[in-house]
Amino acid sequence: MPADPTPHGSTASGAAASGASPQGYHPGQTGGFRHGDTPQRLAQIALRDVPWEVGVAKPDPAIVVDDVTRSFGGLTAVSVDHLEIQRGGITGLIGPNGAGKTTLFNLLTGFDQPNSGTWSFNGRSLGSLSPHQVARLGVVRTFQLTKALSRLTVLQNMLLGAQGQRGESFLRALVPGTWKAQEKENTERAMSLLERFKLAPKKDDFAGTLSGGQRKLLEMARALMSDPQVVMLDEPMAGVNPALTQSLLGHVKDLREQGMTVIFVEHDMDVVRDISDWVVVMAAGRIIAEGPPESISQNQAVVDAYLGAHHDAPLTVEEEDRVLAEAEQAIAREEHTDGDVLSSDGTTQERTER
Ligand SMILES: Nc1ncnc2c1ncn2[C@@H]1O[C@H](COP(=O)(O)OP(=O)(O)OP(=O)(O)O)[C@@H](O)[C@H]1O
Repeated sequence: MPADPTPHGSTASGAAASGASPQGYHPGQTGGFRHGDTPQRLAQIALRDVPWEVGVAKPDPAIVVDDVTRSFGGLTAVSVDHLEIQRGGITGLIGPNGAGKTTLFNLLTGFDQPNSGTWSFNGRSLGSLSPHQVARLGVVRTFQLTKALSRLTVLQNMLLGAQGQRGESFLRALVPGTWKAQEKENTERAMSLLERFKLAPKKDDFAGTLSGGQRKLLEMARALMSDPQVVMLDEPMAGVNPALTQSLLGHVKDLREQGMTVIFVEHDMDVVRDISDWVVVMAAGRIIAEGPPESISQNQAVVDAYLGAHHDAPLTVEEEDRVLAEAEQAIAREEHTDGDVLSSDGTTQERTER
């Protein structure tokens, strides 16, 4: 934890906390922001004076999690005591492999059910709801283009998104007749989103033929079909070439500018620093740190969690020196040994070393 948990010391966040409502922002209002009336970067201002503490209260939380646990056999994948996600902000969820990030996403969006705990959106409990019901309330997550979805066209994928996250088991929704009534409206919405994400020319291509970056764009566009208020993105930049990264980052920021609350899982810390208003760090199922991006890299618990989990983490200078010295000794020993083996007169290692 930082020495001064409220580094800016101003009263800026008090505007949100005390109910000041710039340009249509109404704390506590069900539904939160709507298109076009969101002041830019309001979430950053609102979060400015929030202490960098695990489980800290936010000025206007869209999502609140309490005592949620999920175990698989003897393994506790998620154990979150308290977490609040600020409305209208971009929250980055980071942590080493196996920390429980995806499991938490699955729980919050109804794709999995916990062993215990409660969680709510706009004060309404989401417990026991299906992904479809959660999506209808306004909380969606991206899910990857699986094999089955790869065999659908880009437009068909979008229309599936309109079904409210029913996923592959609802492929039958594509059977003519079942969604005909809404077909026109959905197709128009899909095409407008495809235009925005520059995928319109690909509408009739099989999704499986898209590049990694285009798939990510499609995943994001598909999630928006149900007009969500909270969008949860699972590694939105993974496998994306640098040329498309900026475009994807722009789209994520756009979601915030349109008033959505964004939670995303990401391993690339440059991306996390660039777009997050707030970062939540998980390790071994628990939340071990929270704060703005600049607070995270200095946090000892975070450093320990990453060093413990990533054996390929960069070495310190001392470690580098030690490894180098060991390597030099090993090379030297090998050279002497080679000399022994190659010597034709049966000289010993001892003699070679002299
Ligand atoms: N369906 C499951 N059955 C058994 N164990 C599971 C299941 N889902 C997740 N786990 C385990 O729960 C732990 C948390 O996994 P999870 O995928 O949520 O982590 P993560 O932080 O998303 O990791 P990564 O960054 O590698 O995706 C891991 O140890 C994982 O093996």
